Amino acid sequence: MAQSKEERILNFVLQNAVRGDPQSVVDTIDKYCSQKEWAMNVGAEKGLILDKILEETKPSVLLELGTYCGYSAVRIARLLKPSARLLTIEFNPDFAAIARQMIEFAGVQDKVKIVEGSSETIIPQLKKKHEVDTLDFVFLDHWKDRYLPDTILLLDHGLLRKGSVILADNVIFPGAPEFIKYIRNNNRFECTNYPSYVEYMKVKDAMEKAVFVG
Ligand SMILES: O=C(NCCCCc1cc2cnccc2s1)c1cc(-c2ccc(F)cc2)cc(O)c1O
Ligand SMILES: [Mg+2]
Repeated sequence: MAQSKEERILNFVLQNAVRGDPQSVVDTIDKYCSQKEWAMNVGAEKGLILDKILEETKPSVLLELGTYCGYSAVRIARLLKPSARLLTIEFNPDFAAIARQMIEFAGVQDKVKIVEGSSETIIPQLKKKHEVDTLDFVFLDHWKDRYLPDTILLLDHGLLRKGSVILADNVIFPGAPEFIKYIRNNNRFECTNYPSYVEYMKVKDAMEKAVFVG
């Protein structure tokens, strides 16, 4: 059976990165996706913005929507303190299988739990089924038209607390206009925009940080 792009990315990492070294996994994915095949990882430029916000926030309980090959899960986990935990939700079972192998190769499997399914289904289960109280950090990188409804789901299920940080990828391209309109006009969130570029491309993009003020 012909290999998928995601399988080719994983195999390139398995053959070229250093097992147990998350930075080498991140750099190797960026090398492959900038030189061989484009893929929708958050990438190195926006990744540095993500790194900086993580280092400022020092979160213990994190949620990522949109695992894909596990690039951002590895990137995030490499900066977390030993007791911190990242829950990452992926809709596509084939991508989830690739991400699981990527995360294990990087050696961050003790900090990362992949949950397969749709955010709409899983967010309401986080407290009871995944032992979450509230979230310190949420990375939105899934269907762009789900950023707003899922933010509202997080609020409705009491998953945000004063100071919870939501960081959204792609608010320029592909774009999340309804989310941006809502979050910037909601006085319960303090928003900051971080201009950047679409991963591996010279197309403008941005990330948006929204801090819940409670
Ligand atoms: O679509 C993007 N990401 C979403 C994949 C959604 C799958 C999931 C749905 C779902 C539902 N529930 C739970 C988990 C999940 S995962 C995406 C696309 C581009 C892009 C595309 C074309 C282009 F020319 C330039 C950039 C760049 C990006 O950085 C992206 O993130
Ligand atoms: Mg993205």
